[in-house]
Amino acid sequence: MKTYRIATIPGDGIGKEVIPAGERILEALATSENTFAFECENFDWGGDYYRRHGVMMPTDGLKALLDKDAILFGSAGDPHIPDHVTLWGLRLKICQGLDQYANVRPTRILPGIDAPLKRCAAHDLNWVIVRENTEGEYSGVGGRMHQGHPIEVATDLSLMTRAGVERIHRYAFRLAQSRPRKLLTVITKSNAQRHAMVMWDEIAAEIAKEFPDVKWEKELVDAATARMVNRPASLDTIVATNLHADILSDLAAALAGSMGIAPTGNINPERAYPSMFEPIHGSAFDIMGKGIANPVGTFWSVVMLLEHLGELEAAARVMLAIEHVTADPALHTADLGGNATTAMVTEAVCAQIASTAKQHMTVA
Ligand SMILES: NC(=O)C1=CN([C@@H]2O[C@H](COP(=O)(O)OP(=O)(O)OC[C@H]3O[C@@H](n4cnc5c(N)ncnc54)[C@H](O)[C@@H]3O)[C@@H](O)[C@H]2O)C=CC1
Ligand SMILES: CC(=O)C(=O)O
Ligand SMILES: [K+]
Ligand SMILES: [Mn+2]
Repeated sequence: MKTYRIATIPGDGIGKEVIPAGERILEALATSENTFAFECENFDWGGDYYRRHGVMMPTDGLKALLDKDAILFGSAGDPHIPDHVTLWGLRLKICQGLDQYANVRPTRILPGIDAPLKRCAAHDLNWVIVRENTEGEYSGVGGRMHQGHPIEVATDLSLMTRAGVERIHRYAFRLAQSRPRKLLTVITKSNAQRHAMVMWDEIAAEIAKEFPDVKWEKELVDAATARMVNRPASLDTIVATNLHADILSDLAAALAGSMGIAPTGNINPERAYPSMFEPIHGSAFDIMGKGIANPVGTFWSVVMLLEHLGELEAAARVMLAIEHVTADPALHTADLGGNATTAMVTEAVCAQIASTAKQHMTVA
């Protein structure tokens, strides 16, 4: 029997609530499938680790992740530690260190979810946003000087490399090609940002030649926000820089009903390093510790993790179980207007996984 080695890193805030829930899903799945198992190793990195050791994760912590088949991540962000310290000390350290350059963010309106756009039917919104995940606006290049003096100066340099832009565009074109509509929208801001974003556009046009069957277009990022609201059905696969896609994907999540639902994979497509799966949301300081965080974003991220491992049938079963549960308003958490707890939603999805396994066996 195949045993997958999974690193779990709950991190901070509601990450500590939704990642154990995600592990429950993996356990329920392994029990019901009985063809593979998971060996989860938990890493207690994050804000509490920082208070003990002065760092969010050990300096050589990446080494412990290298032999994993995948990583399930919660969130970096602690109310008592500056956000740039927590994010750079954990999530960005892992994404850059393991060269997880393609951040893939699917959005759909799941059954039973009351999405806010009144003219948008569920089938009108089915997007995948591909976010460049290792450079651009979040390259970390820059500095501060004259701190605290009137002449203080600070820079955050958006750095784009030809290799980095080529590989993310190629990944996005390939993903668009694999989807039925074969449609890619390249988000840009090359009217105002006249160097790197112009190169971004030029490289998109070059890579497009490798994919003659993919229809593609450019859209300025500001106009893209309005288009997502007014003409959601006109979009399918979207590729954008690190910052642009970070913002657009929170908008996408809200348009599909909640920040608590949206999943993501931080992918190293060459599989030279393990990929990392996480809900797109953060630590949610306003609801942490209350047991009401929506675990669906984590469960959908588990689906992406299973797809990455090649367990397509199991992934589809978990997704169906999630959709079965979202269809029932009694199992909606507060972000969806309901009263359900994280534990209730988790148990319902586990029960559904178990019951579909039985049907499986009965049919066979
Ligand atoms: N990947 C990561 O590690 C991320 C970390 N962060 C960090 O998280 C902290 C808080 O950031 P915010 O900007 O407040 O973003 P956030 O995503 O944590 O929360 C935004 C809003 O969405 C709600 N929300 C998020 N996830 C939810 C869930 N599963 N169920 C129900 N409601 C949910 C929250 O209650 C809050 O009202 C910061 O330290 C930030 O840097 C933020 C985003 C991603
Ligand atoms: C940090 C953040 O907001 C994200 O990874 O989406
Ligand atoms: K997260
Ligand atoms: Mn974000």
